Amino acid sequence: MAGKVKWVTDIEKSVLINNFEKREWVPVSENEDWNFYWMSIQTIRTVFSVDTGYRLSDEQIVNHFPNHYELTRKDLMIKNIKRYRKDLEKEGSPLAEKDENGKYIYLDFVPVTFMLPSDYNLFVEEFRKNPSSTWIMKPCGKAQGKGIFLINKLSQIKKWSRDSRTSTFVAASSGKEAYVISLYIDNPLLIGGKKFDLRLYVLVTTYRPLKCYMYKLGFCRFCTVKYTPSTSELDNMFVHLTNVAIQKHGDDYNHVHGGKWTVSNLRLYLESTRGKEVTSRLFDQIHWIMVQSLKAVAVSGVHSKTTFQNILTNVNASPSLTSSTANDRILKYNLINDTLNIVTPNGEIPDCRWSRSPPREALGNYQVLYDEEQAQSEHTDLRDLRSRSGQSLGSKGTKGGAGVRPVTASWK
Ligand SMILES: Nc1ncnc2c1ncn2[C@@H]1O[C@H](COP(=O)(O)OP(=O)(O)OP(=O)(O)O)[C@@H](O)[C@H]1O
Repeated sequence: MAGKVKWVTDIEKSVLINNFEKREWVPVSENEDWNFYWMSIQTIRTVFSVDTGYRLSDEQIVNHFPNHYELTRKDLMIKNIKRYRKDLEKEGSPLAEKDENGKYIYLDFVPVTFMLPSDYNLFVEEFRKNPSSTWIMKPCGKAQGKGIFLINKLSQIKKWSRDSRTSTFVAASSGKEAYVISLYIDNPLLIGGKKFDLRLYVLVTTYRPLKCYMYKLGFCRFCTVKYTPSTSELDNMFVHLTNVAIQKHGDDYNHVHGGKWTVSNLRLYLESTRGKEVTSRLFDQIHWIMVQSLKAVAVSGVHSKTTFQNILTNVNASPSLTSSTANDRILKYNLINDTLNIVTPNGEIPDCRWSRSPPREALGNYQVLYDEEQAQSEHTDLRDLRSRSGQSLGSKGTKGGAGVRPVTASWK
């Protein structure tokens, strides 16, 4: 197609701009005719608000699905996953099978969670069953560990009580004050005695049918202080929260490696300490959770032809494009490069009429994580995957990635 892509962004990050310039795309302002807009989640909210009613043309593409918050707002993600499980249960899907204790066998991948203040009484009921448990409170609309704290006594969250006038007032007058409270996972896998999480990038190009890609070069983010479940350290966020935004303020934060490990290093470490099979099964499980989380929101209308999105496991709509180390800069530059190669094949003006299935050699460091169309053409929908012995992305390459399947290996 003739003509160069006209781009605009409201995120002034060199990893983005260098990528646009390398393609010799033309910078324009948001009021001009544009083809590619890499926008912040605040902008997407404004641009696609009911009042603005903006509609993308066939030659325009943006980097978020308009309803991305269905997956990335903590309360909505929980609501969608709960609803998805109930729907599968009603359909009699084998995926919704439960064990003798009434726990989902394949879909039990989010810790017990309640919304506060709305579910306060339900939470209290659950808390009383096991009063020695620890819970984690997170503001629904925030990220980067902001506003998160741990509790182990009901008195610590009295103000979220449904009956408390203050809480009702606060929640009603400001949506920001709503929280989710989740059972705290107090026996995490530790490396060097420290807790870590995974930042994995997933690119979604369509929700219906679901087509998503997984970036091979994710990383682990480590805490700077050794883990202890001791209640005396409950307030020490350097022990409990793995977010770089938190850890970088710690005395022991290392500015050279930024407390990060590549996923391939993690894999090697786990293979040597726990064995190949269990490591493979762990990665299979991670991929399974990703696909299931996306399926859970695919029914909430997050689909649109001319958008794509990079998301993460835990789940975040706008993963930081700030580079905290030299390796970070390279990773993020390549991530954007590979993303653009998939969503704008050959660097050409997007045309939503083409089918977005780039050849394997154009995927760079991405691998197909799940391709619903392919799975359907092979007569394997998600319900059948349980019994498939197909290749899993984690263990032996992609083979289309349609074979992501539930696994039940226990990790410990
Ligand atoms: N249920 C849990 N049990 C144990 N640790 C948890 C739990 N939930 C969250 N954490 C810890 O808290 C950190 C922050 O949680 P979460 O990622 O949900 O919040 P966030 O503020 O949205 O962070 P981000 O912006 O990185 O997505 C996690 O990286 C993890 O280390």
